[in-house]
This record gives sequence, structure tokens and C-alpha cells, in this order.
Amino acid sequence: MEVKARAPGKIILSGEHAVVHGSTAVAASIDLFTHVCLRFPSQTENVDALKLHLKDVGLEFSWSIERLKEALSQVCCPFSSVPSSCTTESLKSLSSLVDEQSFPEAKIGIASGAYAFLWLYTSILGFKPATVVVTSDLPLGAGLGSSAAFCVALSAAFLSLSNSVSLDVSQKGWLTYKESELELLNKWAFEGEKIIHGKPSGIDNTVSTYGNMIQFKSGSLTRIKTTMPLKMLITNTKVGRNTKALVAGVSERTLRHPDPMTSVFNAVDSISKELSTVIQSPASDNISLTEKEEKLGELMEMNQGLLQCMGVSHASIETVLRTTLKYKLASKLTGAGGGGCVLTLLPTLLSATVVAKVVKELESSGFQCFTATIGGEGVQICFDGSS
Ligand SMILES: Nc1ncnc2c1ncn2[C@@H]1O[C@H](COP(=O)(O)OP(=O)(O)O)[C@@H](O)[C@H]1O
Ligand SMILES: C[C@@](O)(CCOP(=O)(O)O)CC(=O)O
Ligand SMILES: [Mg+2]
Repeated sequence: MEVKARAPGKIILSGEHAVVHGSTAVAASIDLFTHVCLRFPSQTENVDALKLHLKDVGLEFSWSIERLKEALSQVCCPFSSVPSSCTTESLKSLSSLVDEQSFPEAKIGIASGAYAFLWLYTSILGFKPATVVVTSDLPLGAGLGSSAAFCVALSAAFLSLSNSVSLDVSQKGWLTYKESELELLNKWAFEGEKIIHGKPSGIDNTVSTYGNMIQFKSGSLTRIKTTMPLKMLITNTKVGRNTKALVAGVSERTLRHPDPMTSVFNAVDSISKELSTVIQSPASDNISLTEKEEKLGELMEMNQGLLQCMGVSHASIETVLRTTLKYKLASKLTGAGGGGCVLTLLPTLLSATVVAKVVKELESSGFQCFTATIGGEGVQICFDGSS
């Protein structure tokens, strides 16, 4: 039995970090996916292990079912129909399982992904032998939500072969889950994100689950639809960083300066709400598309200024901002910052020559530029092996 799942990455148009502290944020899925292939061995294969192949980072793990039971029977609740949180005690058992697999020091950041995998797998499917292969179109640890896409795709694959959902496995092509099942899937993925991020807001797993564009605040989503074409240049500074550490840094700053940080978060809340209104309002005689694009660019710049106040910008991000500003283009970091990716709004009337010049200049600084389609499908699964 084999199933494939794919879940998209995301961009945050406004509100990262502040959303962890209760502010509104706006995010959209992008057409770069994390793919998971889950296969149960046939009885003749006589395999008694759970194998994980993380192709993007060149890591392979194999745990005997006996060892998994020994380490996790006491701390995890297999076949749990309600998503369960990984406790500190469970995390210790997960880390001993990963540590004993001679984990290379240079790839230590990936360990939390392996913990999330083990937690989701054993909680949803118990101690069943299987092989799981993960690949991604997304750069890892760059602000495009690879951790959430990873957790959403894993949860989708595991749930599809569990008793918690009922799916017609004879259907062909990419399938979507029912609304109630998406809610369950999203909750499981959030438990995985908690293992990777520490204190996630839930926006990344939610947009990866549902796709399209969402406004998100305090754990609840509102689906939104843009009336304007949104074209963003994504620049990957290639400066590695870790979301968990950056989110913790903002929380520490908030403890040191509660009043100013509350004002910063309130300002971000207003920016996200206004941005959401601008992108949803129809262009009319009174307000042209160009004016809407100018407003959106200005709101992105204001959000970037506040992200600097939170301490999550970086010299590489500032270089991208300075470069794009020379061409009068508005930019902001996306995701956790500290390096990673920057968004630059490409107005509809901007000539291809100017775009090519900006890209050339950014790439000459060692950055990587690309565009992605914004606001496509959320998580999907496929049983027929043809996709
Ligand atoms: N395809 C993948 N293979 C292995 N681990 C992954 C993959 N995608 C995400 N991860 C996990 O997510 C972490 C990156 O998450 P994070 O720091 O939140 O950055 P982002 O979500 O912006 O890419 C990685 O260090 C790893 O633990
Ligand atoms: C900084 C934050 O707002 C987004 C993090 O996104 P990413 O992991 O950098 O792709 C954290 C969160 O909302 O959970
Ligand atoms: Mg992440």
C-alpha cells in the first residue's frame, strides 16, 4: 500500500512574529511543495522497521519496531484520534531515538524535523513498519514555511491510511480532504510545528493545509481572495537561520520591553488589516490598480520597519532592501527573518527590463531570485502512483 501527499509552502505578506503575539497576519500558499511518499511493506517483504529518507538533506534513518516500542510505548498514545502534544518527557525519548542514528553535527538542525516525524507517525499509525520518503521544492529554513509543509504533508499521508478519516483509495489523481478532515489534519500538523518551532502561531500549517490566501489571528483563519494580481519577486539571501531561535528572541525582547513591543504588535495588526482590505477591494474609477499597488508597497515597507524593531532583520536583508529601493520597489522579509527570503512587490506596469536589472544586481550579491505562483491548492493526496 502506497500513498503520496504534497503540501505547499507559503509567503507571509504581513504580520510574521506579531501573529505569535496575537496580531493579524496575511499569508498565501505558493506553488512549491513538500512531497511525502508513505509505503507499507507487503507481508512477503518481511520488513520490521520504520524507515525515513530525507532526500533534501541526504539523511536516512531506520528504527526497528521493537526499539520504537521500547522508547515510545510509555510516552506516546498510538492511534490517537485527538491530536496530542509532545511533552518534554516524550521529546527526550524522541531525541534518544534520533541521536543513536549517528546524526552528523552539521545537520543537527534537521533533528527537530525527525522528532516531529516520529511523533506524528507513531501517534497516528502506531508501531507499524513503513518506509517514508520526503523531498521538497522549498529551500529549508529560508522563511517559506518548509517546516509547516513538512508537517502538513506527513500528517496528510499518515491520516490517509489511518482509521481517523475515510477516503476512497480507488480514486485517481490528486485528491483533497473534506473540510472536517482538513481541520483534524491541520491540528496534527500544528503539533509537529510545535516540535520544530517551539511556539508557532499556526499560520504556516494553516495556509499549507487550506491553500489560497488567509487572514489569521489568534489561531483562527478567514479565507480571503485578492482582486489584484500579486506578483512578488522572492530573493533568497541564502543566510541560514532557525525560526525557533528567532521567535524566542522576539519573545525575550517583549519581556524586556512590554509596552513598546505591544505598540509594535498593535501597529502590525493595523497594517495587516489594511493590507487585507486593499488586496480584497475592487479597483474602480476612484482607486486604480496602480494606487492599490502603491498602498500595498507602502504597507509592506511599514511592516518591514516594525520587523526591524523586533530585531529580526539582517545585514543581508538590508542589502536586498537597499538594492530594490534604488528601483523604487518595496520589499520586506518574509517568514522568521534573520536571513532567509525577502519579498519584493513587482507592480503590473513594471517593465521586464527593470525586473531583469534588479535580479541581475541581487544575484551579483550572491542572492538567488525567483517568482512563484501565489495562492494555489493546499494539501493533497494521491493513491494511484501515477502523480
Ligand atoms: N524536506 C525536509 N526534510 C527534512 N527536514 C525538513 C524538511 N522541511 C523542513 N524540515 C524541518 O524544518 C526545519 C526548518 O524549519 P524552519 O526553521 O521553521 O524554516 P522554514 O519553515 O522557514 O523553512 C528544518 O531544520 C527541518 O528540521
Ligand atoms: C515567525 C513566524 O511568524 C513565521 C515563521 O515562518 P518560517 O518558519 O520562517 O517559514 C512564526 C509563526 O507564526 O509561527
Ligand atoms: Mg518554519
